Amino acid sequence: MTAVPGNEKSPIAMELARKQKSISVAEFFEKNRHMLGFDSLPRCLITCIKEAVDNSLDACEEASILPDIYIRVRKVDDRLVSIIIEDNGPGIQKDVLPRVFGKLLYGSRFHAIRQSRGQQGIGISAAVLYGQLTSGKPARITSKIDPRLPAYMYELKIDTETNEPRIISERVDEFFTSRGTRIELEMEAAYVRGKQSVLEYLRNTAIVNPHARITFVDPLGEKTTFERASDVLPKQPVEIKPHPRGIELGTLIKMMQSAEHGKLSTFLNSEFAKVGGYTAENICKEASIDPSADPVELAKDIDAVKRLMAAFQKIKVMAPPKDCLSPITEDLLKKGVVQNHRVDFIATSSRPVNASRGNPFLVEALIAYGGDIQPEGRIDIVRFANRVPLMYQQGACAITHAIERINWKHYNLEQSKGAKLPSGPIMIMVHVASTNVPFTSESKDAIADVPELIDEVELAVRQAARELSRFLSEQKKAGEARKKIKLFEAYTKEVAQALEDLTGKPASVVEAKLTDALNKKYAKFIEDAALPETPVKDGGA
Ligand SMILES: Nc1ncnc2c1ncn2[C@@H]1O[C@H](COP(=O)(O)OP(=O)(O)OP(=O)(O)O)[C@@H](O)[C@H]1O
Repeated sequence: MTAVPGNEKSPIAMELARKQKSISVAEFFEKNRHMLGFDSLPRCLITCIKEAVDNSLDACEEASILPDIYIRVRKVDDRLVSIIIEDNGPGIQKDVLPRVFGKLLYGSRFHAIRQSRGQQGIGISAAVLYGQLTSGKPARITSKIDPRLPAYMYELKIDTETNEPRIISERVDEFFTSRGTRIELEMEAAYVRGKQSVLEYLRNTAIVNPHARITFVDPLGEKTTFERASDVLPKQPVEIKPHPRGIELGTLIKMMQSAEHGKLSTFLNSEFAKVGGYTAENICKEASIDPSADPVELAKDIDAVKRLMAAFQKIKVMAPPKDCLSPITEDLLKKGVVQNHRVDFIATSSRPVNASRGNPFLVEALIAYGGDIQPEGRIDIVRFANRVPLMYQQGACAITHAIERINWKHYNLEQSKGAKLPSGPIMIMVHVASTNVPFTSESKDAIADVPELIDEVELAVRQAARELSRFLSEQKKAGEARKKIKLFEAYTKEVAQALEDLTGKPASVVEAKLTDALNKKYAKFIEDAALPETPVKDGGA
């Protein structure tokens, strides 16, 4: 028998082996912070504020509290800015607080199948890491979990070698009177105005979170408050089991390996959403597997697992439950837009729940046209994932790709030859709500081109676009009719006079009859012409 090789040594291999060492996740992101959205200086500011605001909104909703969030940005010097984000949420327990802010990949949402803004457990600790890296200063966090209890304050940094929090100081804070959490960071960043700015991010956040009040104070001390458009909290999404549709092989094997039920049919029935006893039996039959087979043993047979996967696609399983998702709803989407814009036309659509990789998702879309929307005639695409505005990488996002698949000429819009997008005073807004949004990277800028998802976005946008198409075609007809009316009116007097000469009937009578005939023929358009300049035409859903 030949000995298994492994103990041989060579100087080069030994040298290389000496250099091998594990890397802490904090060290990795310290070197690759662009992956988390920390690249340009304006963007670093948005990323930090976004991470904190997303967490505040998540925490408030989980605790059934109407969010009241305060954000302040101040210039420290030419290079540094300080930021404060304060919420009225449930606060954070003292024993977990240092790890929430001082440890990457630590959070409460990674394992839950339920819609939330946070998914990875990276966001806020990455902001702390960026702050300490560029300013050398610790983050200061103050939190209070009960108005009757004192607030406590921590100053902390992340030890990048161990990915553990390093507490610099801690004390009770008697001045922090209300319940909630305040984060103070200092960092290298730049405050800018325009489309990709903190203010724009907050404006869009307010549109899709109409139940939140958001107050922002900019570096010049100017205060902007986005008031609530609704006093009703969105329904709290419930945690669910994975849906069999689109589940991945590795995930299924992992689930089977840790199955607590001795029978495959019981395992299917208890570990998946919408799989009842009857459906479980049918799946086993389709996969030619004994329903009483042990899932742990079966996990070792890759062919059997593949057959099971195929059966998941073949056997009809009811659509995933909707209560794990929190759609904005068409009404509130419209309300949010109309509160911020003057529009000539608005239509919304919403798709039924679908599933991708075992995760339920749904798509909502809105199209607004005319008024103060993009007066220069360039389309505006506004993207949201789980009620969070996506500000960067529009070109790499499944939402944009779905819009680009549509031939917009069919919808009465202009689209130049070879152009991927239509032109016109149009805004297309899309919200993807999912228990796990498939982002292209950890910075959560763009949604990956997952086929089921891109199809649903396209269907939702097309649905609203059909309403727009009808409106534009009516507008075109009305425009033509108005032209005719004007032309007719310009010559009525002359025509009446000519008819008086020909027929002997008084011109005034003929003119009145002609005007009457005109009014009858174009009644609808004459009414439209009398409407105010920019009526909101609600296309409905
Ligand atoms: N303001 C807050 N109030 C209450 N809990 C909070 C607050 N901020 C953060 N947390 C808690 O800290 C955890 C970690 O937050 P972090 O931003 O690092 O990750 P996440 O939001 O779960 O995921 P992601 O990395 O995708 O943003 C959250 O899961 C939440 O439980």
